[in-house]
Amino acid sequence: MTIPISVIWKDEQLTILDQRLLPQTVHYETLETLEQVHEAIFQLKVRGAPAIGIAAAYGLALAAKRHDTADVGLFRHRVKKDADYLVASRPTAVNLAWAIARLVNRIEQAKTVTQAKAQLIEEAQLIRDEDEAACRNIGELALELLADKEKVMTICNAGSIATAKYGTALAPFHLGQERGREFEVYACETRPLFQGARLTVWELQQAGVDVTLITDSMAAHTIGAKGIEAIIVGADRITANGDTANKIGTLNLAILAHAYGIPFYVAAPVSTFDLSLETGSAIPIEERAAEEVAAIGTQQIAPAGTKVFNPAFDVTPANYITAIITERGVIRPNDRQIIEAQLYAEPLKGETI
Ligand SMILES: CSC[C@@H](O)[C@@H](O)C(=O)COP(=O)(O)O
Repeated sequence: MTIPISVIWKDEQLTILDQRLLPQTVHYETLETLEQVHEAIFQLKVRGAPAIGIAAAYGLALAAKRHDTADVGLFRHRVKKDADYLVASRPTAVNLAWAIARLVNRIEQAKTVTQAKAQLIEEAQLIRDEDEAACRNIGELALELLADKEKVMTICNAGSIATAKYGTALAPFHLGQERGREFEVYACETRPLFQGARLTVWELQQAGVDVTLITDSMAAHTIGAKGIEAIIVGADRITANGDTANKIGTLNLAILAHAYGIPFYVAAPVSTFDLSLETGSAIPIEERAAEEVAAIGTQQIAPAGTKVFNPAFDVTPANYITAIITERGVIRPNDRQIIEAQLYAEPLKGETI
């Protein structure tokens, strides 16, 4: 039983698992240019907030290696241009802009181009390693919160392949599996692109976790019929008041959790917080192509030319969220000061407020 990995940096080469082809084909692709990295993110070959950030960071470092100048000022200028290009590949997950900003800042003081090139790779590696550690911690804390729960629902894929390793919302299931702790996971299929059906089900099966697939519209019935005890989801951006953008359909689950009186947990690393935005209404919501809704794969399901609204994310207000599980501790949202204090304090593992 294995926990799959989606972004690999080895011998200065960037390789990604093409998540569009899952679960039928497990294909790893080596990305060589900035354009290929941009395209891979835009097309969702690599997806999930932390994984996008990690892939973009390596992509920027990779492209920078080819900038042929000895002028460090000019080099920085070119890296900044590449950075802006990569950040534009997807708008909602803040981890992308966060990771890229870390690399751009890292070379601010570099004395030579050689030094700056090495620093970019080092910083990308740090971002990856920190994310793996963060996800493990999130998993530990989530396991504690879910100590008396067995039947848990999730949506989309906030798993190992959406991060460096372990995932956020799926981390407790991976860690639980390592320790013989059994969960029954209910995965919403996640229309229109089926990240739940294609990715979460596949990933959890690879790891040997008990997983059952439902369509998104079965969630309300299933909570009652199967006795779901908690819902746990990932996040693409969390604002200063705790409002959380995540895959479209997440808000439905939060409202259902509220109606059924079961906990609704958001699991996300600190890199997913955007304290520059006060509330979720300021989060840019990606809208994707009409064909994603009007067709399934190559099979058209709606009449040709049908008007379609296809937002990829929704925003769950903080008051529907029982707790946000970060690597630094468990935050009960709805209070900016509490959120800030928790995020920037010394690691608070295990502490709840
Ligand atoms: C740990 S991944 C967290 C989120 O990025 C995830 O829940 C999600 O909504 C992903 O959306 P996607 O469009 O597949 O990139």
